[in-house]
Order: sequence, then structure tokens, then C-alpha cells
Amino acid sequence: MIDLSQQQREIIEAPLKPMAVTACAGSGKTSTAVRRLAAMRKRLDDRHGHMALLSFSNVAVDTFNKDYNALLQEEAGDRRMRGIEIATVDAFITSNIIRPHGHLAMGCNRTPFLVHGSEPFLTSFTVWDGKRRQPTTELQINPKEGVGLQFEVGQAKTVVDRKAANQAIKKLAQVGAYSHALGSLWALQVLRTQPLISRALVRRYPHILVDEAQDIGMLHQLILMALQGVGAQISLIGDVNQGIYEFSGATGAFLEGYADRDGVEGRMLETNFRSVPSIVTIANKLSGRDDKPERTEPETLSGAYYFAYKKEEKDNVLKSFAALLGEAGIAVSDAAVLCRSAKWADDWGGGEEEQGQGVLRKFVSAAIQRDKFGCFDDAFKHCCAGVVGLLDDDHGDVLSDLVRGGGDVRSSQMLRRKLWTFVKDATSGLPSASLVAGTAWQPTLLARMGVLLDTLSVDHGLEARGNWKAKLARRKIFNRPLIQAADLGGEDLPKFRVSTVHKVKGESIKGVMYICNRSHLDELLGGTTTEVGKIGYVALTRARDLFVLGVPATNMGEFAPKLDALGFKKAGAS
Ligand SMILES: Nc1ncnc2c1ncn2[C@@H]1O[C@H](COP(=O)(O)OP(=O)(O)OP(=O)(O)O)[C@@H](O)[C@H]1O
Repeated sequence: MIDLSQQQREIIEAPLKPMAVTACAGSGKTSTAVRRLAAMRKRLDDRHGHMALLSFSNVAVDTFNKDYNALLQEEAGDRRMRGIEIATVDAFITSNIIRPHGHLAMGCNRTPFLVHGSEPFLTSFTVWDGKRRQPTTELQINPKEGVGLQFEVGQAKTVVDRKAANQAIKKLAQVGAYSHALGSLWALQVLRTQPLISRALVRRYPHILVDEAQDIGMLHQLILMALQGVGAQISLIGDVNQGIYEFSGATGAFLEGYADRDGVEGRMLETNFRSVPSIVTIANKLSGRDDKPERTEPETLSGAYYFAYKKEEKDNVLKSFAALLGEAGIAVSDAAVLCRSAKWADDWGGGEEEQGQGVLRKFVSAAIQRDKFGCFDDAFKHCCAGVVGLLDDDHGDVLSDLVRGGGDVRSSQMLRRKLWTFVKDATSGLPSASLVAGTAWQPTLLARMGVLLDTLSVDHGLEARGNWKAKLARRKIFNRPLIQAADLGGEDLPKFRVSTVHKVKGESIKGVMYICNRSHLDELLGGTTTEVGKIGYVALTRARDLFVLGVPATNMGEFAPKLDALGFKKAGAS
């Protein structure tokens, strides 16, 4: 049981009214939010009202659930503790608004379903962007002040004619399908046009607490404000310096300005319980904050270091990091190598040249996720997308049901079990990624897929499309294994967890190495004013004991003095 700080206690025990909590990294937002949730639930006299605690990732939701259950154990016997809901913002919107009520706005006569973009039936759902047709599912919505909703598509964010976008969106909605971005739009539409439903929702969830509130994008903000408009009390907790989803429209502005709204109380969490003082000092300089470290510097090596690296000598870099971890008494399994982009993370994790195309690529990804990273969840998702890509167009909603476990519960559970068995079993299901792709992996997949598709047809009425074999043809498949032997272990290299910074958000990690290029470093040193600067800040503040910055050898002369001035130490210097 933790000893709560004064600031944490005051937030937890504050009266039932909207609150904006601005917190620093490692300030115990999780413990505070969970305890606030429990305290609010106890105070709520409406027996039918639920408290909702929402966040943005499944990892955060799992952590909240675990902590809340632990709290329940401590306070056993209190029945009122049960009326709570912990979910991702998207899951909350999906289960409470889109699935039960979305049809009213979408004009379909079925329960709406989420599409991921790879479903074959989507080929006839496109939108004209002025030059070419683009998949409707690629439309992004950018609410602009004074303009209203702006529809954009592609990496270049090409603005799509509003009438064309609306027509395409409606056509997709009429079959009951929505993409991730469009789901929020439909939810907002339901709230704006169905006052009875909005009011019923607020009766059920009179108080909503949103964690990681810096990640609230404009559409989510509009949804929360629509609920507030009919009486919901919305509280936010987050850290604007960790707003690393600006590219998707989450600027942190909502959290930043929330305390200034009428009736909202502003609070702060300013103690960092995670990192050693030397790391907190640098984090303060980067963010312009004055947070207090709670920990003391340990006896062993700790703090923030930098060293030069050459991209061609990755193995040496990893060995040097392992040596520093050794001095700090940190196991390799308690450390991580972090990169700015997925491409870099793949490279540093021993990336493979991609094999396979289209549907076949989904199975390649599934095999790599399972055999290289041990990520069965991701393997399952890729495999489901692959199998659905081989089915007839009529089965467009199967993927959504499979991934989120909805639909006709019994048959969907049996189907999920069958696909899980296929994914898990390399001897009779998804072939091992260590097989030579061209001569062994692809032919084996083809044969086993035939058996699986027969079973899906007989047991679940799911028919394969006529040309499914062509979809698994040997396109971009080479005569080498999908993963290299080194990935299967056996080489004398430390086996690090390699990840993007985005994927470790919210975590505490004993030892972190952040590999930068020149511009990442430049922005990191520029502080938390840019998105890449914030990404650097998140990388730094994940570290509990040791943070190592990888500086390209060619840029060392330029950056060493700046890093020294910030409080970094040169690794290896006495
Ligand atoms: N009052 C406390 N006393 C001691 N440790 C605490 C206290 N509150 C939280 N902690 C610990 O601090 C660490 C960081 O907490 P947590 O992960 O909730 O931080 P956070 O605010 O979510 O950080 P971030 O936003 O950087 O992810 C955890 O190990 C947690 O157990």
C-alpha cells in the first residue's frame, strides 16, 4: 500500500465536481485516478449511476483494472464500489453509443460494425480526392475552427470536397460499416440529434474521468462536451508535455485550458515518484517545470548519460548499453531500447526485409509477430485480417467481430478459438517463420489454409472467395526464412526489448536507451514545444534509474556541450 502525497490525497478527496489535474511524469496518476474513482463512487448517492474512468490504451485500462481490483480487496464488502466502468475512450463510445444507437444516425438497419480497411468488400467504397479515388475508410476528420468538419485523405492530408466526402461516408454507413475516424463522427451525430439517448447516457454515467487527457482529439472533445451539455461532469487528468499524438489532432489544448472553464477546479501533481533526481532535473529543464523527485540517487551507477554510436555498428552499441546496465545492476530484461519510429525500432530489433504482398503479407506479419516477438495478440489480429481477406465479400463484418469478440457470441467464440489454435500451432497451423518462405513456408500455408477454410465453411457457413489461392500466390516471397536465425536466439548478443516511444507510454522502465538522429536530438534539446521534443521527453521520463542517449558519432561535437550543460554525463568518462 502506498503512502499518498498531500496533493494526491486532496485530489482523491475533493468534492464531486469537474476537475482538471495537470500532472508531471511519474506522478502516480494511475494510483490517484483509481482512488479518485473509488472515492467518487462512494459519494455518489444515485444507486444507478456509474463512474467511468476512461483512457486511451488497453494497457492503461488493464493497469487501472488491476489497481482497482487491488483496492476493492482492501475495501471488501462495499457494494457501492461495483458501479464503475473502466474502458478506453473508444470502447466506451463504441459500446454505449455507436453499437446500440449508431444505426439511428447512420441510416442502416443493423448493428454498426468497425472496418479495418482490408476487408475485400470495401473496394467499392471510395471517395474522389480531386485526382484519384481513395478508400472511404482512409478519410480523416479534422474539425477546424470557423470551417467546421474538414475531410482529409492520405499522407499529404489532401482536403476532400465536403459533398463528395459526405456521400461516400453515407454510402458506407448504409451498410452499417464505419472506420475508426468515422465512428467518432457518428457517435457525435447521435448525441447531437438524439436528446433522449444523451440524457439516458448521462443518467448512467453522471461522472466521467479521462486519464491521459492530453491525448483527447477534437472529435473526442466534442463528444465529451456534448455529454457535458446534458449534465455529465467531466474531469481530466494528464500531462501536456507527454502529448505525442499531435499528428492525429490531439494537441493537449483541451486539458491545458480546461481548468479555466467555469465550475472546473484545477489541481496539480508535482512529485515524480519514478525517476532518480538527476533524471528529474533534466526533465524539468526540458519541460520548464519544477517537479520534485521523491527518490534519492542509488549507490550504483544511475542518471542520464550519452554516448556516440554508428548505425553500422549496432551490435557494439547494444553491447555498450548492456555493459552500462551491468554497472547499474539492471537486468537486460528490465531495460528497453527506444526509437522514434516503427521503422527504426524494426531496424534496431533486427528488422527483416519485408516479404509478401496483400493478404499474404498479413500471414507473414502474423508469423513474424509470433516467432520473432512472441506477440500472440498481434499475430492473431494479422491472421484474422488475412483469413477475412480470403473470405467472400458477404463476410465483411467478421473481422470486427473476431477482433473485438462481438457478434453472435457463441459462434464467434468458437471461431475465435479455431483461429487461435491455427495461430498458436506452428506444426499444423500458421507455419513457422523460420521456414524458407518460397520453398516451404508459402506452400505449407497454402495447404493448411485449404483445410482451415473447409472447416470455416462447414462449421460457420463462412465461404472462401473463388480466387483465394491466387491471393496467397508467391508474390514478393523469397528463398530465405521470414526471420533470420539470429532472431531465434543463439547469438551472443543481449536480447533487448526494442520499441517505439509511443508503445511504452505510461510505463516505468529501469534502464532506457533512446537512439536519436540529429533532428530528434535537436528537438529533444529544444524542450517540449514540438511533438518530437515531447517524444524525447516521454523517452527520458520512462527511465527509473538509467537513461542513455544514443548520439550519432558524426554529431557528437555539436551536441556534447549542450548535453553536458543540461546535466547529461558522457558514458565512460570518469
Ligand atoms: N504516493 C506514492 N508514493 C510512492 N510511490 C508512488 C506514489 N504514487 C505513485 N507511486 C509510484 O510512482 C510510479 C509512477 O506512477 P505512475 O506510473 O502512475 O505515474 P504516471 O503519473 O502515470 O506517469 P507517466 O505519465 O509518466 O506515465 C509507480 O511506480 C507508482 O507505484
